[in-house]
Amino acid sequence: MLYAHLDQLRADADERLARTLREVSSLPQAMSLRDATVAELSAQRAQYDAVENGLCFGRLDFSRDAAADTTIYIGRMGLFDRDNDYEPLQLDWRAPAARPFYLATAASPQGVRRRRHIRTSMRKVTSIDDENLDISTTRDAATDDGLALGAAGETALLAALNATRQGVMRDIVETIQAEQDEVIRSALTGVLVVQGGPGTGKTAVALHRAAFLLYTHRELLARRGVLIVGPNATFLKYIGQVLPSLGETGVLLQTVGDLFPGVTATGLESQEAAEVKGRVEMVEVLRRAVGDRQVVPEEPLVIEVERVEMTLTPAEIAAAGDRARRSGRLHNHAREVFEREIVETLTRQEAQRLGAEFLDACDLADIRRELAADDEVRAAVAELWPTLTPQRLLTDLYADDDRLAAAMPEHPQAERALLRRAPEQPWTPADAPLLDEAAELLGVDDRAERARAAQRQRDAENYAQGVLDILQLEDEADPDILLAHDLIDAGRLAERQEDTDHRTAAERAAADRDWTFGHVIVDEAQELSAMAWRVLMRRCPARSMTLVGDVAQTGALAGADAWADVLTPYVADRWRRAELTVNYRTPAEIMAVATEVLTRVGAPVEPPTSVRESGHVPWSRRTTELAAAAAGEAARDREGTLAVLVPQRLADDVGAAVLGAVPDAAVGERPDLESRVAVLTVRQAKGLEFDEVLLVEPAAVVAESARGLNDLYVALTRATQRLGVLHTEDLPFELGPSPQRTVQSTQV
Ligand SMILES: Nc1ncnc2c1ncn2[C@@H]1O[C@H](COP(=O)(O)OP(=O)(O)OP(=O)(O)O)[C@@H](O)[C@H]1O
Repeated sequence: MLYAHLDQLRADADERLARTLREVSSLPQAMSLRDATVAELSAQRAQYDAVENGLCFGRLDFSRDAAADTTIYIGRMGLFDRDNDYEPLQLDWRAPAARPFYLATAASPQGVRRRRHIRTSMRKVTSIDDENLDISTTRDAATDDGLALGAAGETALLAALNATRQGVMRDIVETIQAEQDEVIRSALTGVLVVQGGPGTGKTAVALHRAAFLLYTHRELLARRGVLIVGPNATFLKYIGQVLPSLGETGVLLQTVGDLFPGVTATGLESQEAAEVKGRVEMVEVLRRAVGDRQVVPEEPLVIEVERVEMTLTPAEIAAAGDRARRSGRLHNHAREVFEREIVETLTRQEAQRLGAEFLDACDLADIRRELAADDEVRAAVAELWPTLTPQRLLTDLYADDDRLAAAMPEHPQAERALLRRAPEQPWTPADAPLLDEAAELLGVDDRAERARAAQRQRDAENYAQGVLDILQLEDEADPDILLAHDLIDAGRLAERQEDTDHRTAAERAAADRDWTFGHVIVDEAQELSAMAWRVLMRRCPARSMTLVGDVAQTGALAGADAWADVLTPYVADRWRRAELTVNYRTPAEIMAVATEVLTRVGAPVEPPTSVRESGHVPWSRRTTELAAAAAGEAARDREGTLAVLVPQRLADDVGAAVLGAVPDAAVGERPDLESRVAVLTVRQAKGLEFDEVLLVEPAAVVAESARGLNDLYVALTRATQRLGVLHTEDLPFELGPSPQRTVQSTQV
């Protein structure tokens, strides 16, 4: 019945789409409207396709004495009966009335008598799990531990968790747990921090929260957009599939390296360099770098204007600079003031030369105009106070030891050297926040763009006037006829022909540095530097944000050790904190090893509790032939995905050996996670998961970074089933015997 309704919706959308595509008009406005309708219908059509699989996954039967003595279905979208007053047939999982599906327990049934999990494959029901929540007819309330699910919910959950991974993330709408539901449906406003250990579903929850917020606050968020920031491009690809399948497209996914419009920062640099660039003191460094470009020469500057030599003394130049700075404008805007002051100084000189007493105000104005237009004068101003783009400022700063020394006088030489870089090298992710900050300090010199816009407006008005004139000519003879002229003027007519911008909020936001988002979600938020936080706070002045992460997994040297350090400068203590405590990924056998490492990390967090055991005991093997051994393991026939996690220094060797044994393995900077086998550094594996992990030389992972233990913790928690370790050096952790069954399935 539900699929029949979906088919009907699909057919209607197809029919409207075909009809709209057939519409042809010579009026630009009509065509633009047509394009917008086509885009909307296509998006609707894509949403119907996205919900095809698993359209319906739940059913709630309410108690007979409950207000709603009914049955409702829960699914990936809401469906309504058009022939019956739009009675709901199925509720969207995000609707408030669907909440008991995730929250009801036998101890607190919320009127629910029975919860049913329905699993389907294509359009066939493959299994049904029922939970009876009516405690009067089932078990004693005391046996219910108040946790999210009873036995049947577990079946659905464990089936989802045990399924092999495919290289892209899947949604979890069928089995969202109570503590996750709290986060997903938390209020839109304010800053919410979600701290949770590895595998607690932070990424999943962040994405489902985006879908929930877009559903609940559609109007505001479709207009302002939602920004989701993730750690790298591979990760964004991994999660990119989840949102469309949730039926949402108005979201912008970006890495920190994408945050400055027009620049895709993919260059590599050392952790140490990124750390220096991430410090908040870089604001002052950039301020000095800008000041350094407002030049006062030591010697007088001689300018030849129309074969007459004119001189600007250092004092005169400094005075012009002071005036410009006192204007309070940004560098590029203050340049107008500086230029005016310089022209004024030269005008006075010229007036003196010609004999001031013979000149009136008109003569002075002429001299001023000529000097302002003179190439030599313009070149001098450009040298003394250049118009700067953020890219120019930073490129010049990195390329020159003297500029670096002037901007970073208090930094040790070694730190300045970390920033030194040739102009042709690509931007790195740590540069993006600096470019954005520089844009804040410089201001955009948009005079040329404003002049072009004004010209475009004039052209459009002239054209419209022409049209009106022609219309008038045709009917001029009869004064009784109402003419176009009588109804509209050229300005209005031009305005009406203007194309309205039909791009989505996400598309417009990506191109606009001044865009402010309705909500910002940051995944792996612990990795962001102080400078990156400044950009994000600028993009979200309303401070409506969800930050998910784990301060025990911080890998970046510029990253956070505690959430308060990040947030206090922006919202003091006005932020909410939620905790996710259950690990849905890492089996108990592997988590026992990881927990030992976590205690040594010393972060103020509790280890999450694994929801299940896999039955596979982690193993290790000592060998001096690490690359060959890794290749041998990778070549074994297996079901599911394998990640070979390596320290940076072994990445090339192990990558080459594995590629020799498994030709379609993913290696290198941009690995394709759809491959069955991937060789990755820990940095690349952050936030991802694999059926099996083979960790190579963990001692080197620890030694490679000041946050090496955090990296090791991340590496150890990537597997959903099995963990193996190859090493030459001693292991920095114990791989003990199989742990006790610490977690009973009823403790889900
Ligand atoms: N309620 C749930 N139902 C089914 N699967 C779930 C649920 N919660 C989490 N998972 C699964 O657990 C795995 C880990 O989730 P996720 O990647 O979101 O964790 P994370 O907290 O972001 O981990 P990390 O900190 O390691 O990046 C994923 O496969 C996710 O689909």
